[in-house]
Amino acid sequence: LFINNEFVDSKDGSTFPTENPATGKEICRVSEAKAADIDAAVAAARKAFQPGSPWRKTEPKQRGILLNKLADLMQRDLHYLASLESLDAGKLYSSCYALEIQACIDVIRYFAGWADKDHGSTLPMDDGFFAYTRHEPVGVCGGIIPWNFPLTMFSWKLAPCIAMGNVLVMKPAELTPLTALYLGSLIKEAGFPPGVVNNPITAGYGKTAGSALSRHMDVDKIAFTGSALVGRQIQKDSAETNLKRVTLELGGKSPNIVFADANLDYAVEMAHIAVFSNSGQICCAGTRTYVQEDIYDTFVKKSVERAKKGNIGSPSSLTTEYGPQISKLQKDKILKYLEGGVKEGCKIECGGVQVEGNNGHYIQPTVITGLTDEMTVTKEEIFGPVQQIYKFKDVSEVLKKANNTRYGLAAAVFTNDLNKAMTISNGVEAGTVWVNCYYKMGPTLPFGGYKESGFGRELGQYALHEYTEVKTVAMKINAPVWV
Ligand SMILES: NC(=O)c1ccc[n+]([C@@H]2O[C@H](COP(=O)([O-])OP(=O)(O)OC[C@H]3O[C@@H](n4cnc5c(N)ncnc54)[C@H](O)[C@@H]3O)[C@@H](O)[C@H]2O)c1
Repeated sequence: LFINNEFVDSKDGSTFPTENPATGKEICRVSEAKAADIDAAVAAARKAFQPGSPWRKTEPKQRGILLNKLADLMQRDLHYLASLESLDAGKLYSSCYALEIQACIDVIRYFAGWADKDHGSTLPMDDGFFAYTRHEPVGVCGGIIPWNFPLTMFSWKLAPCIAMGNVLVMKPAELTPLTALYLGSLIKEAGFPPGVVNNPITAGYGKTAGSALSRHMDVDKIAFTGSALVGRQIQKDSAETNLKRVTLELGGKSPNIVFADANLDYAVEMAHIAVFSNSGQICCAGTRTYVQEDIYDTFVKKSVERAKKGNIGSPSSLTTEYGPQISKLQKDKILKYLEGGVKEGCKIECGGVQVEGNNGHYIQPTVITGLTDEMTVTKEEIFGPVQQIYKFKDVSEVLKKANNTRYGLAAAVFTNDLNKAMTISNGVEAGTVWVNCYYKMGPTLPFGGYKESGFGRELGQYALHEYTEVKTVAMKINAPVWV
């Protein structure tokens, strides 16, 4: 565990294994945080946040400098971080190196820039009065993150939290603790001194470490990314304890709408990327592909050809397109969804089975059709390499179908008709809409969900509000008490 800028064993000495999803073999054992360790981490963070502490007296500009130093170190160690992330999470090394970790660095630099630029404003008042707002840090923030984007989720939470002057206790997912712990050593090297900003990193299981954090009476806010099931529990934990602030980034079942006038080959390729990137383990994946009836048959045929063409293999190989699922449990869950889907009447066009002769958790890229809105596979997040293709007639029908979900994280539309693009973009109930593209994200673009995909926004200026309290001060000018 990384507490007070030092690596320490858990209090009762327990450890847990983390494995390589591509081989099913244990990489190493990691100290396991339980309630007593979370208490120690929160106490260290609280001490650092005390009024008058060095951290509270640190100039906003200096917070930005420290974050930029951390970004420099991540840039220096890009290859190592990408390798470790690939090993522990089964993610493609090529994508970690070229895209994801570079994007984490960009996010940290973006929020470093905000450190001294978000402060409050003066407000109009009656004559004889003066009023202003002050943006103050929330306090001790807890981060609880999933395994599909370990470093990305860490940096999305760390950067605005620290930029706004808070302290952070981070609990990475039990399946992927390694890059978070390595980041601890970079935080120390960057010069966040002990007791100035405690970045405790407390690997452990959700039901013990995660729950101890979300139920902690001395934690002021939880920023959670993960499943809707656990998100509900986090919200309940807050209500049952100290009503800590909560932001929830949860699951999705995002519609990707392709109109007949779109460039067909481009739309097929983008729809493929929208589902199969990261082995289908992306919260905002375009899992429900809606295709207009005129091009439906050709689109399905081309999508199946595309899914069969990709290279399945080791995440460290630069030619691999599809890596493993994160765990055996996750792989079995996906196969069970497919089995249930077939029983409900859908048709597997390709894939639908695990990759044989491999100890890793691999599934063949799968395309399914013959789906209805009522099927479990339409309603629930499969979180695997499964493209579901639906047929639609016109704008009003597809909009209704697209919104027929309890989720609302993202949506996409492919068309050359601006009218259709605008109608879908305005009408779809989702936090992000992509037009003629997919996964276009960046540090400046707020990201978050409608409906049961959660609330609150990460990234962009909106994320700052998640980590600040707004204090309003109204004062009487020339009051009798002034001397
Ligand atoms: N909206 C987003 O930005 C976003 C991004 C990535 C993943 N996700 C979602 O995350 C899910 C997959 O990730 P997962 O399987 O790791 O999710 P999960 O909800 O099982 O776990 C997420 C985190 O919560 C912890 N946790 C589990 N039980 C807990 C409890 N009772 N109290 C406190 N913490 C607890 C886990 O240890 C882990 O760190 C998918 O639903 C996916 O859509 C959402």
